Amino acid sequence: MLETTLCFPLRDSDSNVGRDVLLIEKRRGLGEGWYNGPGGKCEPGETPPECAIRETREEVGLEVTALEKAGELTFLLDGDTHSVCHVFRTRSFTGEPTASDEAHPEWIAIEDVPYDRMWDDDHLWLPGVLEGRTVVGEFRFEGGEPLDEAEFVAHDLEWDVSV
Ligand SMILES: COc1nc(N)nc2c1ncn2[C@H]1C[C@H](O)[C@@H](COP(=O)(O)OP(=O)(O)OP(=O)(O)O)O1
Repeated sequence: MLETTLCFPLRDSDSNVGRDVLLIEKRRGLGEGWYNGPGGKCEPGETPPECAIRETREEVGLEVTALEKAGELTFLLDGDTHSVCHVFRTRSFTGEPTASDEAHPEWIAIEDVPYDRMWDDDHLWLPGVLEGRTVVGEFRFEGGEPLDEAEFVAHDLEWDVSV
């Protein structure tokens, strides 16, 4: 089974009236051209936290020092499990976001997250994750590979559960 990760770095905003999340505009691979958190596929023998830390370093140059698990999302394509995505938040990191071949990073105020330029399922679970909640979700897509060209058709969500 394909395991993947997403990592959402958070900071207090410059104006101190809210919070920002670091999103990337993805430059290649699944979801190219859309906004997302840094993340990617787990390598053989790698745990999800190790993957989230490595992908965040490779994609945007931040060194994450602690993670909080925020969710576990199962994506189904035509009835079969396509991937399970482990979602993390972090406020513990060093460095400044830097663009890479894979990702263009951008601090965005939480109320301005561009859900119209993200995966169709994200508006259902990401707002709660950015508020500090935990979520377990299942999202069904239909139409064949690749997943980012399939149609999002249904979902189930459970909030504030152990992840
Ligand atoms: C279906 O809904 C999804 N929503 C969100 N927000 N993110 C998703 C969704 N489906 C997949 N993803 C994320 C999970 C991973 O972070 C990436 C996987 O992308 P990719 O296959 O390009 O993985 P990489 O390891 O970065 O690719 P390389 O093999 O090029 O290193 O998408």
